[in-house]
Amino acid sequence: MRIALVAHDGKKQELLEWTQYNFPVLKEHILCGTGTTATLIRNETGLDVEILKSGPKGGDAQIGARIVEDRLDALFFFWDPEAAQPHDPDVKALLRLATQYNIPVAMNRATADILVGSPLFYEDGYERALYNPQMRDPYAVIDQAEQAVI
Ligand SMILES: O=C(CO)COP(=O)(O)O
Repeated sequence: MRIALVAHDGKKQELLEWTQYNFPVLKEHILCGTGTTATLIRNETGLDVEILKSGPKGGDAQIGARIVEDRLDALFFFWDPEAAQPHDPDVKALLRLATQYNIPVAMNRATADILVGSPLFYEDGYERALYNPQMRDPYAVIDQAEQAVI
């Protein structure tokens, strides 16, 4: 799976500890993350995490673009409900796109645990259906080429 790891400052330690605990699982996947989060996880765990821009500098937007381009399969985003973010519109946009494109999203540790505890997490063939009421089968799995002609 292609996975993005993101945490706001007040949640970075929690996400770091979660990645340390889940190192054996995560090392089997393709990882990226927003700048500060990805750097922290790389340095502290040794996981090969691609470092994107920092969140306030467009990192959330980069991850959103990966979702739209079908280049991401799961998002672990520990956002901080107790801290205002200068780039809140980007955060909202990322969460919106993740929902729109039916991306599994863990926004806290319990959800992250349940996500990696699911057998589906380890199935290469799992296909995310995109709900589209305009199609005869509204739950058909649509690939990028088909989406373009709708
Ligand atoms: O702000 C973020 C997500 O909205 C995270 O960005 P950093 O990982 O660069 O701190």
